[in-house]
Formats: sequence, C-alpha cells, structure tokens
Amino acid sequence: MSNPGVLRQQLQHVQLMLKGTTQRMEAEEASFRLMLDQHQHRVHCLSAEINNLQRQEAQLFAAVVSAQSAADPDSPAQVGAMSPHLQHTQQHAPGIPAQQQQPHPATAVQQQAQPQPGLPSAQPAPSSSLSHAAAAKEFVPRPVQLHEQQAHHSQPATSPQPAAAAAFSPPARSGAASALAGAAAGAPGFAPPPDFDPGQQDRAQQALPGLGPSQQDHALRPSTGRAAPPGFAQQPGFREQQQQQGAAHAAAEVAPKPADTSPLAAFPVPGQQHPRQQQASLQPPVMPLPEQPCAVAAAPAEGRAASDQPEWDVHASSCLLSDMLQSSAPRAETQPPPQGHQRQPNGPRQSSLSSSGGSEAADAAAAEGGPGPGSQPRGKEKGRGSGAYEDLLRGYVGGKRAQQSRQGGLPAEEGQETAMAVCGPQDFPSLGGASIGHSSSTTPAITAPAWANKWASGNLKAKLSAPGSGGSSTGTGGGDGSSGGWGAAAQPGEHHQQASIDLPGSAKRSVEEAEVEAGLRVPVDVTPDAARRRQVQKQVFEQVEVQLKQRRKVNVLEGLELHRGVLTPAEQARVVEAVEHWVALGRSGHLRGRTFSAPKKWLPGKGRVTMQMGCCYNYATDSEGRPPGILSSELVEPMPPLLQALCRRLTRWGVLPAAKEPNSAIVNVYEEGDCIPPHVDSRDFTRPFCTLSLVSEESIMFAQKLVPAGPGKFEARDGCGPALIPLPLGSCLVLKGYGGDQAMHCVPPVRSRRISITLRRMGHEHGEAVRREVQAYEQRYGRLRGFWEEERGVAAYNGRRRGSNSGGAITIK
Ligand SMILES: O=C(O)CCC(=O)C(=O)O
Ligand SMILES: [Fe+2]
Repeated sequence: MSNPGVLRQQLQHVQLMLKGTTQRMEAEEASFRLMLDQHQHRVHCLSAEINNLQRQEAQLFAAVVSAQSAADPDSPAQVGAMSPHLQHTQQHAPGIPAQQQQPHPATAVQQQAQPQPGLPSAQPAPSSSLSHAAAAKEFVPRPVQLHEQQAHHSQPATSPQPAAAAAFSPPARSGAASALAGAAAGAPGFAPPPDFDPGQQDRAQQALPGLGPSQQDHALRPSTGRAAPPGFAQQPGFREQQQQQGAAHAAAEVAPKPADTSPLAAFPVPGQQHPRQQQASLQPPVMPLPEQPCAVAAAPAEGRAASDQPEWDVHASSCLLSDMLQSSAPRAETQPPPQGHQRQPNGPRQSSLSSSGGSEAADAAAAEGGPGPGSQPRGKEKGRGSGAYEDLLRGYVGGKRAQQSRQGGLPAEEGQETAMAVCGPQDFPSLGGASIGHSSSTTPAITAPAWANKWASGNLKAKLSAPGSGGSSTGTGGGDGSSGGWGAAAQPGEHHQQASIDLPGSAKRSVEEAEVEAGLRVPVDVTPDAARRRQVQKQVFEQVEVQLKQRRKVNVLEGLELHRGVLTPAEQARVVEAVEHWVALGRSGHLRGRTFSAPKKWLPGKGRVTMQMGCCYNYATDSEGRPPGILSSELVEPMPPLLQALCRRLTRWGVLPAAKEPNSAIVNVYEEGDCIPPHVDSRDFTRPFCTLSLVSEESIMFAQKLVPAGPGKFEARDGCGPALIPLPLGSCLVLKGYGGDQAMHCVPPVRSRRISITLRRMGHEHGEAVRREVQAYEQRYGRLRGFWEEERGVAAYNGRRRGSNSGGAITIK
C-alpha cells in the first residue's frame, strides 16, 4: 500500500513540473510568434520592394526592346537577362484564364494556406500576424494585372497591338514569402521549415521547369570551355551526343518540358493550339494567280499523285526526327496545291502564292532515293549504326520498300533516270574534312550504286582525314575558298576553274558522290541530281499595297520565292544532326571567335542561338564602337563542307544564281518562344540570298514596316500588311527584290523548336576584306582550319581557336 502523504507529495511535484514545462512552452510560443512577426515584417518590406522592382523591370524591359529595335531593326536587342518572374509572367498570363493556369509553385502554397473566404479561421492569429498578412496581400497584384496580361495576349500574336509595350505589367509575385505570411495567419500550428528560403525555392522552380535537380544542375552549370567537346575525339552517334552534350542542351532536348512551364515559352502565340494541331491550319488561303514559269522545277514531278507518296513507316526514336517526317511528308499528301491568293480581313495574312513545278507533294517526292529495282538490303550493312539518323533511314527505306512492293516497281523517274550529273572535284574544293557528326561509314547503305557504296565505305574519308591533306583556305594552295567559306565571289562558270583539290586522285566524280562525301546526301538516295532538281517546287507571292512613301502600288512580297523540297526529310535529319553537333561545340567553347552566340535565355524572344560561319556579322554597334555589318577583322569558323555542298546545290539547281553562291551562313536555333525581330538583311550581303527551314514549320512575317509591339510581339505599321509565309521543312525562301530589300521581315515567337540557316554571299568588298584577314592569319599561324578538321584530335585544338593569343590586325575572341 502506498502512503497517501507520499503520494500527495509526488502529485505536487508532478504538478509543479507540469506548470513549469507549460510555462516554458508558452514562452517558446511567445518567442516564436515574436520571431515570426519580425520575420513577416521583413517579408512584408521585401515583398513590397520586389513588386516595385518588378514593375520597373517589366516597363524598362519593354522600353529597351522597343528603343533598341527602333534604333537598329536588323539586330536582336541585347537587353540582358530576364528575371524568372518575368518568364513566369509570360508563361502563364497569355491567353489562359487565371483559373486554369497552373499556379506558380509559391502561389500555390499561398493559396492553400490562406483562409478561404467565408470560412472562419480555425484559430485567430495574433493581431500582428493578421495585419502583416493583410498588408502583404496588398502587395500582391494578382488578378487585375494578370487579367491585363490576358487581355494583352489574348489577341493574335501577329495582329497589331498598339501600345502593347506600355500595357506590359508584371505579374503577381506573391512568392513563398507571402505564402508564409498567409500560412502563419490562417493555419494554426504552421511553422516554416528552419532552412526554408522562399527565394531559393522560387529560383529553383523557375530556373528550368520540367527538369530534375540533376538536369537543372547540368543546365545551369557554366561551361568551362576547357573540356573536349562532345564528339571531339571520336564522333559519337546522335544519341551519344545527346547524352554527352549536357548543359542547356539537356534542357532543350532531353527533358520533357510542359509547354506552359517552359522558360523558353516566353511568348506562346495567344490562343494557340498545340503546335502540331496548328501546323495543319497554317496552310495559306489561296486564290488563283497565274502560274509562273519556274526555272528550277521545269518539269513537274508527274506520275506521282499524292497517293503515291511513300508511307513514312517511321520508327525513329528521336521525336525530332519523327516530327520532321510527320510534318513534312503527310502534309504534302493531304494538302491540295495552293491555287492563289486571298486576303484576310483582320490581322496578318497568310501570303498569297503562286506555285510552279509539280505536285504539292514535292517535300516527300523529293525524298526519293530508295533502293533500285530488285535491290535488297545489303546484309552486312543492314542494321549498322544506331543513331536516330539510322532509325530514320530504316523507317524511310522500309516505307519506300513497302510502297514499291505494292506498286510493283519504282516510280518512273526514279528508275529511268540514269544519267548522273558529273562534277569535277573542284565542285567541292573543301572536302578536306569529313562531315560532322554522321559518319557515312555507319550509314546502312541498303541499296546504292557503285558510287554510293564507294563513298559510304569510309576509306576515302579516312584518307581525307589525314592531317595536312587540305589546301590553303585563301588561295595559297587551294585557290578560292578551299578550306571553306572564304572564297572570293564566284563568277558564273567559275566553279569549274578552281585548280586544286583536297581529294586524292582528283578523279572526276558525280555530284551525288560529292554530296554524299560532304554529308549532305544520304548514300541510299540514288535519285540522280537532275531528278531531285525537278522535284523542287517554286512559289512566288503577291501582296499589293500602296507604298508608304511614294504612294504607288507595290507588291510587298515581290522577289520572294519559296522553293520546297530542297532537302529530303533524310537530308534534313543530317543537317539537323550536324547543327546539333555544332551547337554542342559552340556551347563548350570550341568554335572560333564569335562564331557561336547564345544570348541569355531568360529574355523573352532573345534566346535564339546563332552560329556565324564564313564571316562575322556585327548585329549591333559593339563595345568597340564598330557599327552593324560584316566585321572582316573577326575570324569565325569557315563554312563547313556540309553547308558548302548545300550552297553548291542551290546554285546548281538554280535556286540562287551561280554568281551569288553563298559564302557565309548564319545558323539560327530557335527554342519555343524565340523570335527574330523585324529587320532588313544587311546590304553587306548581296541579293538574292536564302533561308533554309528545319525542324518545325513556322511562318515568316513581311510588311513594309514592322515594329516591336511589346516583348516578342511585332506589328505592321500604317495599316499595311503583315503577310505571313509558312516555311515548310526542307524549303528555301529566297529573298530579293522588294521583299528582300525594302520590306521588313521577322519570325514571331516560334511555337516549337526550329532551326533555320540563312545563306548569304558577302558583297565583293567585304569578301575581299575577309579573305585578306584570312591570309594574314595564315601567314602567321598556318592554314586556317575549320572545326571539322580540328575535331580529329584534341591536340589540334589550340588557344587560337578561342582567340587568346591573336595579334596584329586579326582579332579573335
Ligand atoms: O529564321 C528565318 O527563317 C529567318 C532568319 C533571318 O531573317 C535572318 O537570318 O536574317
Ligand atoms: Fe533576315
């Protein structure tokens, strides 16, 4: 039995303990509330400051874009980085009702934590917390400004938007900080995690939505520029490159990005459908225009009805490649040929057009090159290679074979045409280097004529790869542009006068062989060059308006020509693969000087990656005060063989005059939301020139006068235009005449990734100046080698490539 006195003592002791502990706990709570109050007060102040700064940022951003574009329409504005909140604004506001928008991560927290209207709080919050929370709300410009954004963006992106820049306003930046305040006010027992940093969470979430932490880490880690670039020592396949490229490339290619959370989706076209759906609706409305004679497509691709198109039995693992196929070939089957011209009463018009050449199926028809009659896959080559390109080929050839077995033979032109265009080795003077990123030796040459097998064997490539096999780039041994891209102006017929050649034996070879060697033509494509040429289809355009200054009527689109089918889907895949490789080289700092440029990604519409080859073009007055135009003193990479072969094809096929064969290129890599602002291409380049379109079909906008109308938005001025010309995959838009010289053009923010290659010839003076610089370089350092040659070994790479030790007249950065 227990003694009651003892028990009473024990009870008193416990009660005392309980009282003391309770008091300590209350003290702790009081201390926490005090701390929370102080914290909320700081949050409150910072929140106000952030909102204020964001407003200023947005207004200044719009003003800078507007001012810079007005001052220099030809150059992408260099505004600076866009803060995550600005991206968030652009991602979430346009055209999407607020209720349907994915809440910002921090906003979501706040919405959960805040007391719902009409529902009493479970427990009254301390008055100071309440007042802070209420005050914090005042700083959250949520619905009103968001709706302003919606109103602003709910217009078609391409329609005139007066004063849109002025209307631009920042979004709610409620942030995790305000969430904390709300949570503390409305949620009993809420306590922030000790290491909670709202800013950090915001930044992490916004940095690269859709990426896992390791990918974000990769994507955000700055490139040192020191490591060997992907594929530098050996040339990996497409997938290997994808794995190795890391950095932002991973963000762009590897991780699936929800469209509405992509930081690159800065300016989605308001009210847009999914890009794939939208593509179908982009076909230009048509009205009859007289057919124009077409120099290129002299003979229509007859005997090839739409239903004759190969079935694209594609198993390409790369979504890029399958997208390319889906968006080129099948569309050709389903869309009737354009008939003419129509104006749309409101907003931009799809341009009118007239077409010449064969059926609308040119994109797919131009892809001929399947196996010859009766041919079978060569067992030893079947299945070689594992990249997406090979997958594509398998799908392509598979579909082609299926078609043939149904039809019992080849289309007439394919089997009948036997005479191949012959070119001398001089046609590709710079083939001292192997093509990039896709070894023809791994290509499954399922069926091919002798030349195709020979050139796919890889032996010759190995010989060509031997160091020193190339000639000088400036005429010391190779004459005009033998190392690519530095050549003097080619005069008509001049192609055949170049003396030296990098190739052993210098035997004459066919155009087809040369293109295979350059990496442009796939070895299985046995369609003769002449037949390929006939499959190209040309369209011209008309939009008659009163000219603004002289008050006379003009066709604003005069001189523009769209040539479809310049590249087959398989060739597009090759070029895209090469471009990806170049981008990887550029990102890792292995392209010379200012070749590669990747502006900061957080700026809407300014994230376009560009690579300049052949000459350096100064988009805007630079830090040294040099005006826009060709900078002959800045050496960039020469034109790689692949692009040279493409340029040669363009002149051979009459897309461009021989005398205007391009000797410079700008590769534009647009991520979703990127654009090119209104401009007229510099007069430092001769006319005509052209732009090749890849990866996704987007429209280019033309008007007499185009002006920025807010970030990523452009509008035509003075009631004229604009006209939209959809640019199909593998097509080349030629610019000259009024359309190329007077009218302005831009590419509004793209709906999905797109690559274009602008190919231009330098004006004579500029070409000569660049050539002199190359000569000076070569006297000092030896032959200027393109990156495709340097790739043969890291040893070949030296500091000059990054320009650290240049001197004299040559400035290489
Ligand atoms: O991307 C395009 O199609 C157009 C590019 C362009 O206008 C240019 O490079 O000057
Ligand atoms: Fe342009």
